Parts: sequence; structure tokens; C-alpha cells
Amino acid sequence: MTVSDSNNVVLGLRLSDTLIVLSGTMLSLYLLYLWLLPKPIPGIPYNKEATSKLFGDIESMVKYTSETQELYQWIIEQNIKLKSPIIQLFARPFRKPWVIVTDFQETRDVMLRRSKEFDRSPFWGEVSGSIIPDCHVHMPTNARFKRQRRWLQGLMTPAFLHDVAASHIYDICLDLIELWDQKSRLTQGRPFAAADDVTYIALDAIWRIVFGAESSVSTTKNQLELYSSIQTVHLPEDPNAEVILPRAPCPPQIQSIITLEESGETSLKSPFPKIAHWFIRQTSGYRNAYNIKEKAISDELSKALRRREVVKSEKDRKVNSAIDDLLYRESLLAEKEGRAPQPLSRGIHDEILGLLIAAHDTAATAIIWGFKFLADHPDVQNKLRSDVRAAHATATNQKRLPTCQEIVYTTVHYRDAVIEEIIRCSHTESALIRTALVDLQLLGHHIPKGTDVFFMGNGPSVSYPAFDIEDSLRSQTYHAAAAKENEKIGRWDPEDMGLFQPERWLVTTTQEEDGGKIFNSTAGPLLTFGLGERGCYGRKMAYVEMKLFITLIVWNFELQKCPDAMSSYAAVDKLVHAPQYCFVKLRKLPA
Ligand code: HEM
Repeated sequence: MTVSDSNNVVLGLRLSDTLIVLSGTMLSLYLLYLWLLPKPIPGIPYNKEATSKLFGDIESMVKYTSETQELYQWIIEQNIKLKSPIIQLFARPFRKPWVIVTDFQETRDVMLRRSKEFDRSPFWGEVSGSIIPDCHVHMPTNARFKRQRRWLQGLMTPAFLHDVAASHIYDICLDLIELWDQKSRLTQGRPFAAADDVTYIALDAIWRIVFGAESSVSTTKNQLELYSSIQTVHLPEDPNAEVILPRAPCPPQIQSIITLEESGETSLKSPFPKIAHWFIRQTSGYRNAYNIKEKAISDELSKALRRREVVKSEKDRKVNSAIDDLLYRESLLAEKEGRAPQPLSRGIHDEILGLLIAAHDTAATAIIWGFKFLADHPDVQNKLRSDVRAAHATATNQKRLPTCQEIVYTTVHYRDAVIEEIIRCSHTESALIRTALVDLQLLGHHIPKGTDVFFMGNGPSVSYPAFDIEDSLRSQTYHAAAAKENEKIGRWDPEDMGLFQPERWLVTTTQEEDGGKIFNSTAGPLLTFGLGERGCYGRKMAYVEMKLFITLIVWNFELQKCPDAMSSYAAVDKLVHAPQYCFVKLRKLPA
């Protein structure tokens, strides 16, 4: 063999080696690609085209959410498109699919009876957990969760709700009335944007409930000062055009809470929520808000501790705020556990912030939706006003507002029905997300351990006609309960379930004093607060707040229909499902 022959052999070997390495690499990359492609759970419907894309359904999801700002509507539209109450979506790259369930009966069964198989999903923890890492809302239902919940134990008692929380909310609501009096004067009955007013008012309210009246920081008071110094504003020629009013600066503590909440919106819509939130946390705006919030809560804890020190015994103590009650509960817990109280722990700090966040955006959003529904349904608004005025006859005759206690302790069935219908139609919270703790069966399908299941409160069976589901596909717990349950939840009429119609919550009674109709909370499906042990902890407070706001606003103002361009029901999904358009056009009513 000559030198050139042997060179050729070497070259040949090198070439074939390179080819082998190349084809090996290509094959490995192809196998990796196949391995990374979305893997459907057998038997559960899905969008077929999504399984041939590395990013699954993400492209379609991102396109929809960037066009509309709505995520949850896209989700339930997939169930409707695939014609199934249970589907799967590939919305997180290289991870298990999300399973989506749109059926009230199944959701109720899981939330109330299958807590050994399902628990709080890490989903919200990934979206916004770094804002309140030590708050119970993200925790699985374990001993730590139960222990932290004890700190909040007193806040949903009738004593706290009716005597403490209600009176704070009432006072803050009077601020809103004053603010809207001023705005009506300046706008001369033309429409103006109202979302910020309600958002800040709700934050003022929960701030005062949590920290007490003497720690109140009010955005609304700043607004009032500003407007009382202004005689006129520019009114557009078109009487239907929005009047733009100036805004007073927001106190930094309040703004810090809003900035922290808003950071969750970006990560919610990102396929990589943890990474997205990490980037937000590096911004100076976020860091600044975080530091202001840290100082504000620490200062309030120190004040509350000083208040505790001056009182000699627990029986002399008067609870005027959530923070006082929380510290009292911590002292009880410490005594039970044989340790010194730790009032400045990260857990207590995060529970306080958790309360501010959980209570504020949700209640504000439901109230804003409520004002929209009432403006667009004058018949409902008129009946509500006349029932409320009749129920508070003494206040009506004396030409004064009903007092806080009068509102809280008077049952007005139609008002309860209106509030429940606002909550149902608002979809303020649309998804109850649980993780499968074990391999399990759901609606006849195998769900692997670790799968996130979204139980939707805005879709079929709540707002759209329910899918037909064979009883045999339902769980043993469902059948066992169905056999015993004497209190059944009704079903909505598919013909009108998409409409805002408070009458659906009323049933006929023989009691004449109730006008022949009483409120029935089991008239039909509602999932906006969730259900069961991990359902909304603040539901009772939310009702108190809605009752006070709705009563006082319809007592004082007629909410008139806004021009069509301002009345759209388009929404934006952030930590809540909020309206994109929120304007009011007011007519002041005589007392
Ligand atoms: C209209 C107003 C409100 C709505 C629609 C609402 C809705 C919800 C929903 C859907 C959940 C999750 C339920 C689940 O996953 O099953 C939740 C949880 C929670 N809510 Fe509300 N909420 C409202 C007002 C409030 C208020 C006023 C407070 C506090 C005072 C509050 C405190 C909480 C807490 C602490 C949790 C976490 C419960 C847990 O993890 O076990 N919420 N809320």
C-alpha cells in the first residue's frame, strides 16, 4: 500500500467517522426533539396540531391572549371546540399537560370530597409566590398550612365581620360617595373612568380593616382634596365622550401593593412564569415597591405590638383591626406550643400582605363588574333600589342613609340575588387549580400523579350549557354523596344561563313578608369563590363588602348606561378577571 493509498484510507475512515458522528448527532437531536414534543395523556381530547410543535398550544394561547388579554376564555373555548368537559392543553413547554374540566358537578365532587387525591397546585406559587412565599394560600393543605390559618381564625367570625370590618368598609364607602359627588359636579353627568376609584377604595378598605382606622392611608382622601380645589374641568364637545379628570398622587404604601400585584400579571401569561417573575424582581420599580411594603408592614406590626403592651389583660383588649387579632392568635398559638410568641416572623408578615392582596383586587373587581351590570340593566337597578329603600324604611322616611348596622343586619332577598348574580357573571376568579397527588381517575380518564387540573368556573355548566356526562363516569364519592345528599344544587336553564338575571337566585315562598320570593344560594352552579377547604377564605367578608357598596351606591346614585364604546365586556386576565372598560355615568339621587 502506497502512502497516498493509506492517506485515502485514513481520509475514508475520517469521512465515515464524521458521517457516523453527524448522523448520530442528527439522530440524537431528532430523538431529543421527539422526546420533548408534548405527550398527551391517553384518551383525553387535545388539539392534534399541538402535539407536533415543541411549544404545544402556546403559540395559539399567546396569540389569543395578546389579541384579547383574556386567558381563561381561551381555555374554555378549547373545551367547547373539542366538545368535551375534560381536555388537555400543552401550555407549559416540556412539562405535563394541563387537564381542563368544565363541569360543576365534577368540580364540586373534587373540591368537597376528594381532598386526599387533589391539593392546591403549585401554579399560583410559580406565578406570584415570590411576592408572598410564606403565605398559606400557596401551601399544600399540610400541618404548616393549618397552623398559619389559625392566625386568621378570628377574621371571619360574625363579631369581627359585623362590628369591625363592616364599620371600616362603611366609612370608606362614604368616601367613595363623596368622591363621586365631586366627580359628578365636575363632569356634569357625563361618563368618567371609575376602575381606579373602586380599586383604590377597596385597597383603602382592606388597609383599614387590617391595620385599623388610626393607620388609615387613603388614596381617596387625596383625590377629594384635589377635586374640592378645582372648580371646572375641560368638557369635550361630545356629551357622550369621556371626561378625563386629574388624579392625585397615590400614597407610596398603597402604590407598592398595586405594583407587587401587577407583577403577577406578566408571569401569569408567560410560558415560564418563574423566570418571568425573576426578571420583574430585578427591576428598580419592583425592588422599590418591595422595600416600601416591607417597611410599611413592619411599622404596623411594631405599632400593634405597642398597643398590646399597654393592655393589662386579654379581656380588656378591644380588637379594632385584623393585625390586633392576628397577634392575639399568635400569642395563643405560642402558649399552646410552649414557645415565645414570634409576632415579627416572615409567616405573619406574609399573611398580612396575603390578606391585602387576596381581599383587595378580588372585591374591587367584583364591585366594578357589578356597576357595569347594574348600569346596563336599569330594570334590575330600579327594583334593587326600591327593595332596599323599602327594607330600610326608617332611613328612607328620615331622608338619611341607612347605617352600617342597618345594612349588615337587614336581609333583602333581591339584593342577595343581585350580589350572587354579579359574582357569578363577573368570573372574577375563573380557575380553581389543583394538582393530582396520586394516579387517579377523573371522568373516566386516567390522570397521572403531578398533573395540574384546572376546574373552570366560567365555562359550560356555569355560564354555557353543560356537556352531557354519563353518571357511570363519575366517581364513587360522587355516587355515595348523591345517594345521601338532601340539599341538591339546581341547574341553570341553558336558554338563559349566559345572561345577567338575578331572579334565577330567587325561589317562591309562602312567607308574605318576603314578597313571595326568597334568596336561595343553592339555586344553581357558582364557582367564583371555589369550594371546600381550599375555597375562598374571605367569602363572608366579600359579601359584607358587596352588600355595603351596592346598597350605598344605588341609594345615592342612578348608574346610567354608558355609550356603547365604553360598555364593552372585554376583560383582562391578571390575578383576577377584570373588565377592560369601566366607566360610570351618574345621576345624583335625593336622600
Ligand atoms: C369577590 C371577592 C372574592 C373572590 C371572587 C374570591 C375568590 C377566591 C378564589 C376563587 C379562591 C381560590 C379558591 C380555590 O382555589 O378553590 C380564593 C382564595 C382565597 N381568598 Fe378569596 N375571593 C374574594 C375575596 C376575598 C377576600 C375579601 C378575602 C380576605 C379577606 C379573601 C381571602 C382569600 C384567601 C386567604 C384565599 C386562600 C385560601 C386557601 O388557600 O385555602 N378573598 N378566593
